[in-house]
Amino acid sequence: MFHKLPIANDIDACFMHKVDGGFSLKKFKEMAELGSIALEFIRARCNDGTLPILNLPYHRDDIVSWKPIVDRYQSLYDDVVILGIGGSTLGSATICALVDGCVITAPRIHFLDNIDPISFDSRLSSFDKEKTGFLAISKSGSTTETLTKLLIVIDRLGNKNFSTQIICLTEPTDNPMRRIAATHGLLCLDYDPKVIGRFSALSTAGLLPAAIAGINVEGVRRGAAAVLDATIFAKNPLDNPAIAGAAINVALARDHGINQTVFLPYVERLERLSIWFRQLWAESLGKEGYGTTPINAMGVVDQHSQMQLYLAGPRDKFFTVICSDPRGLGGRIRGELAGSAAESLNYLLGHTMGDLMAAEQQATIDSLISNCCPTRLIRFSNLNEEVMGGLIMQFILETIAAAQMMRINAFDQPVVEETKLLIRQFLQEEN
Ligand SMILES: O=P(O)(O)OC[C@H]1O[C@](O)(CO)[C@@H](O)[C@@H]1O
Repeated sequence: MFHKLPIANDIDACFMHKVDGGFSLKKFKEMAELGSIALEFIRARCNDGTLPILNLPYHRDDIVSWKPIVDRYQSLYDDVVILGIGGSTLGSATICALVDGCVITAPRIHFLDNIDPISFDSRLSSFDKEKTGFLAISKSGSTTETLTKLLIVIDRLGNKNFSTQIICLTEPTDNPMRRIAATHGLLCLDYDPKVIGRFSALSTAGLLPAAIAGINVEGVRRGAAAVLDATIFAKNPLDNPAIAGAAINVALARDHGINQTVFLPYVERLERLSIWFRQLWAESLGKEGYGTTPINAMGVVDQHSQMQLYLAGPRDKFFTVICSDPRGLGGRIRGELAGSAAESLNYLLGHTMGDLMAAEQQATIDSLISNCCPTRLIRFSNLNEEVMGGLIMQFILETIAAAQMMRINAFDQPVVEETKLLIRQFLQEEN
């Protein structure tokens, strides 16, 4: 309990005294009552165990139980392909991005989310059939896209011995994925029915692929637990970053027409976090006319693409800038290689690529603030497992809290189900 927090939040630039486009501290303080309701909801679910995502950060037994699978997949395969879509895979893809830039001895993990037939076939055929393991993940066990991919993979493996090569993870109900697994003798693991897909990053769905990728998943849970503890034991709801973040998003949308939330990490390995967050926020809050639209951005790339709009376009955006400290990292920019360009590049030469990244990060923050854009900063020095767990937990809590403040149910997606029915109807009619 009470590990050091892996991430730090700074919300000063959300308020009027710092940015003209921000809102008043008085209005923020008026959110305290809604903040208390949200915090009580989270505390109650954590205490009575009815929302297991709020207990998972403290569990370790499940991680130990995956060891035989992790060992087998690590020793047999060069590549492991995850078949799934949406919440069942975005969490693990987010966490697996941690291996980028590390020396990897574990298998390479690939996420085949989409069903574009050309891309799917081309990616699938790039793997060595004998040296590739598969993990098919679907909470419901009935998601058409995932079942299609699973059946096509079974077909392509086309030999009698593939049963140990594919593992399924789905709810313990009589569902199509479980029936397919039984037909082919595949191991089928239980997906906890109380863990909603887009909230599943810290469960087996998110962490088993990460463990196979060689990531220290206990560290991820530790980081999440630190952020969760800080919320559960918060004395004042608005002092807690997740509750305050929800209050700012909700109040800016309600009172200032700021209905877009820009997620802007300056760490490329957080690109997937951004996509994971987009589903979490959109599918949980986009209901009954509520919700704000999440926008994925990436520093520094979008400085050369979106920044003009962000700084001078409609005043309808709240910014979350996620910053690390890359100073001193990466290659050094050597003056002797610049030839006659050296004189004009004086400001740059001798610095590292990380120094440049840090300067660009700070320049963006300063420009957002001076152009009246309400901006929250989330900082850490280096991205590691604890930081990743902390970020995931903060956004899970923030989403749950925002839903409570809007008085909507964060855990369903009724309209998406309508589209699923239509897809089935269309295919049925064509048969
Ligand atoms: O894990 P499942 O049941 O395959 O669902 C995949 C995704 O589909 C949805 O149900 C909506 O289409 C998401 O909420 C979910 O993350």
